[in-house]
Amino acid sequence: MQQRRFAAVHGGLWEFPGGKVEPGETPENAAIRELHEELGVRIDPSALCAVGFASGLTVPSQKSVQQAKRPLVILLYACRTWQGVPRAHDAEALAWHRPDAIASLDMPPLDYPLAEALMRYLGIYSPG
Ligand SMILES: Nc1nc2c([nH]c(=O)n2[C@H]2C[C@H](O)[C@@H](COP(=O)(O)OP(=O)(O)OP(=O)(O)O)O2)c(=O)[nH]1
Repeated sequence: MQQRRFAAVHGGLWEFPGGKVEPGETPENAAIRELHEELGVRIDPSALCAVGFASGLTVPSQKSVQQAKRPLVILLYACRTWQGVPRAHDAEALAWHRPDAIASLDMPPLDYPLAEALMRYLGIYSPG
């Protein structure tokens, strides 16, 4: 998990690493690019497995409170192999957690259903 920059929207909260899909990109290519930019790791597209998604509305930043909430869909992929050692290039910190401990972190709202989707994907029972 990575801790968002304190100055960013949802600053200090923990999230699954990733980011926005750019024009012309597939979601998988976006994930590979973002994990290279944010963590410095190289991932082969065949290593990505779709886990699930979460959807909701964006939370406007402090600077633009009058900005309308926008629909947001976040896709979660699992990846068991990569090259390189993950480093926090774009975050306050990185931390490894057991899957069943992720839901106890302070996270932006949509990362909670993503954590549940990860538990289902891994076949781990999650009460509630
Ligand atoms: N992970 C996560 N992000 C959320 C949630 N709700 C919400 O509005 N967001 C926003 C925060 C970010 O603007 C965006 C996530 O994309 P990102 O990680 O590339 O965004 P960022 O702020 O780090 O970088 P950027 O906008 O400057 O490109 O989605 C949520 O529940 N979980």
